[in-house]
Amino acid sequence: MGVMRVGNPFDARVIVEEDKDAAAKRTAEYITDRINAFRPTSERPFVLGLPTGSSPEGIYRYLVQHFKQGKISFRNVVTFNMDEYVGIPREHPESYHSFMYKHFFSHVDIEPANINILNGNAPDLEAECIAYEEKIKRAGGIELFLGGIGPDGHIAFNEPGSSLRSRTRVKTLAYDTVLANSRFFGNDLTQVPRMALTVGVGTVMDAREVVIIVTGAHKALALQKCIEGGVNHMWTLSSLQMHPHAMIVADEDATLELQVKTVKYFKSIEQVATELGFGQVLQSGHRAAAKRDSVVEQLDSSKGPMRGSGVFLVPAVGDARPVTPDLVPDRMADRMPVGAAKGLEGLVPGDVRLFCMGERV
Ligand SMILES: N[C@@H]1[C@@H](O)[C@H](O)[C@@H](COP(=O)(O)O)O[C@@H]1O
Repeated sequence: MGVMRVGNPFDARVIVEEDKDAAAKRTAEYITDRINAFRPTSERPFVLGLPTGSSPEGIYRYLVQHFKQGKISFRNVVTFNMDEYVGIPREHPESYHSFMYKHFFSHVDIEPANINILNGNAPDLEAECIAYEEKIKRAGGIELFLGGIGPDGHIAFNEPGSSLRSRTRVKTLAYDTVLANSRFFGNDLTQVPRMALTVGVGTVMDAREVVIIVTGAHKALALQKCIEGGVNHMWTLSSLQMHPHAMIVADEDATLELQVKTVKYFKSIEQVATELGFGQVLQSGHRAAAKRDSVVEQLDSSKGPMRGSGVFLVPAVGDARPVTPDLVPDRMADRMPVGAAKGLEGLVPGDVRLFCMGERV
């Protein structure tokens, strides 16, 4: 029996917003919605991967605003930061520890014990990296990894040439990155740390969802390589093409190197979904509790353990695997031509129109 997917296009969504601020706002709203839909508790926290950099600054500003407006609490959110420089004190104004407290942690209700950032001054850096991976695993894996990219397409500090299966490790920074980051160190190249601890591409890819913000013309070539080029270890963000639930939020400037038809197509996906009345509906309540079974992957019972209904491969809660918000028709239900669903009955549980949707997006 073949493969059938419901409610999960398995293609990266690319959302294009007018400018950097609009991209940050959209991303922050998405994250707030995802956390709220998850309904995290202390026993079942939302595990969030976080980046630093100027691109996510706006996202943090909006998340703090949401918190102050009472739209979200971070009490039951556990965070894992992507990376940290090696060899500068934690209190250094440009350490990623300082960045995170300055822009986010000091302004929200997150429990200090739930904050995880790699220690770039650990006596044994390798042991620190191994322990970090273990900690992520113990937390149940990362639900959503938020990231930015460098102008060379790096994600976290996974510089060009990084293995796409890499895990948390010590990394030497590429000259391009040292140059780009020197703006934070008084434009003095000698002040920029040469090494960092970073999660690997594989670590990011293991997250059940990845959301990347890409803004500015200086990131346009990287975005082009990552979206229109093949999966390539020289542009590590391109690994996202293999991720089952990835979303890129870009601004217009970042799309400058993309083909016009690529941009038009991605914009049309969002537009058609809105026009036809399909919205991404996030899991809530008990469905969120069982959210890790929201992907229908395979109907072939000979492959892998079949748990649950006999139709779904239902991973146990705690299994690290991708999930996606369901795409469900709202106003569309009444618009389906009579007979359009004929022959599909019984193929999928629930509304057959969901199946049609999954195929179309
Ligand atoms: N390690 C970080 C990356 O995680 C970040 O994505 C990149 C881009 O930063 P910015 O958003 O400031 O361009 O900077 C650093 O290299």
